Amino acid sequence: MSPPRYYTVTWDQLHRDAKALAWRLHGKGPEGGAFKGIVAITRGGLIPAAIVARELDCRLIESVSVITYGKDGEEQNRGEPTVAKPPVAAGDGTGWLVLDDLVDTGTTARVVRAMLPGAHFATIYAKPAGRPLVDSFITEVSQDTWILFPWDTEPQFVAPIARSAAAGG
Ligand SMILES: O=P(O)(O)OC[C@H]1O[C@H](OP(=O)(O)OP(=O)(O)O)[C@H](O)[C@@H]1O
Ligand code: HPA
Ligand SMILES: [Mg+2]
Repeated sequence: MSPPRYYTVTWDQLHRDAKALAWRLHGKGPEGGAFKGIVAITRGGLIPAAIVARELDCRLIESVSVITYGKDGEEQNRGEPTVAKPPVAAGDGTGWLVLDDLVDTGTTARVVRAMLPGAHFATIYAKPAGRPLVDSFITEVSQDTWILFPWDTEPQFVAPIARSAAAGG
């Protein structure tokens, strides 16, 4: 079943929220200093990771690829996750920052946390079911809200109110 609500995120808003996350993470590395490096959870974590890395002056970026295929052709009805590429450079994660765009059910975060138990785990957005799995986040949305990211959407023509009202819309 599709969730009834959408939360649309523009490029501008994503940049602002990622910078807000960088402010929150500043000084949260080992002994109150910088993180050793960033692990981006592909693909959604790649752009937040680039923005946060720029703000925190972090140049060492690792990635972890977790693939959870949609079941029955439905993006929102997801199956079991598989790790297509482990974050080898990050060891057990101690001193590292892990970044993703959001945590929803927590399935992805659980898999990555098991590989990197020592890392600080951060997302820009969080839903209640996944929130306990992240150390830092910026904005919480309800579980039945689907976040529309700018890379998944495009602006399109919308009929004027008068015309859509006349059509009964
Ligand atoms: O908490 P969860 O229920 O695991 O959902 C959150 C994950 O889902 C999305 O990734 P997705 O698996 O769609 O892949 P993508 O990042 O490659 O688009 C999102 O980027 C998170 O990684
Ligand atoms: O709310 C969401 N939006 C986009 N991708 C997602 N993957 C899991 N939850 C979401
Ligand atoms: Mg993802």
